[in-house]
Amino acid sequence: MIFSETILTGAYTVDIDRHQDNRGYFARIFCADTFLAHGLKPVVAQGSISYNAKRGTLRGMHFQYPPAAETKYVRCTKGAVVDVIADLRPESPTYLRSVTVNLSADNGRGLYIPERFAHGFITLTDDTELIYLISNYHVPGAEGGLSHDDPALAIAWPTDVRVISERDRAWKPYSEIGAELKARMRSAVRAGT
Ligand SMILES: Cc1cn([C@H]2C[C@H](O)[C@@H](COP(=O)(O)OP(=O)(O)O[C@H]3O[C@@H](C)C(=O)[C@@H](O)[C@H]3O)O2)c(=O)[nH]c1=O
Repeated sequence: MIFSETILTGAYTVDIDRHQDNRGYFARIFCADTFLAHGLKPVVAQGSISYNAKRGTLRGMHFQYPPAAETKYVRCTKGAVVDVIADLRPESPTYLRSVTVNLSADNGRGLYIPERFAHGFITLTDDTELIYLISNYHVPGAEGGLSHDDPALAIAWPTDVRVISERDRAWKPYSEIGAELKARMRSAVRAGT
């Protein structure tokens, strides 16, 4: 695996090292020891799959408040997406900054997303599938979100949104929830988690 830290500390792209032969290839996508050596949390509590029928499907920008915060390790196994993460760690010098990464079945790239980041993606192809490894159990009441077009995040999406859930249309703006979000995200630092 080839780990490259993004401009957001602790968030990494993880490329695969293909062992190629006439059958195809074999490549490792997760190794607890190697994750630990790079300072990544080597914990998997859940694995999930996200299937998206149509190009232009947008999911996001989602996060979980501490103590239910999750790391997510995401990879596109069919089709292609532009994946976006935004730093919601109030103590971070890159607070509210975002990074976009192209993930596709062809490039095999993974993205490791630390706790207290918002995450979302838009599909570039029909029939797109993503696999997640997630470090914590799902706590529905701990979910939060920001709109993909929230001015506070100023994300430049590469293509028009054609499919989006009602929930993702209705997130309150950062200008309204920012103070509470910051306080709840800070609690993780106070608790030392
Ligand atoms: C996220 C999640 C959802 N669900 C259920 C709740 C709901 O009935 C159904 C669909 O959930 P959602 O609408 O939240 O699915 P979705 O909008 O795809 O949510 C996902 O979006 C991306 C961007 C992420 O980063 C993920 O962590 C997750 O938040 O699946 C679980 O059972 N476990 C989970 O971990």
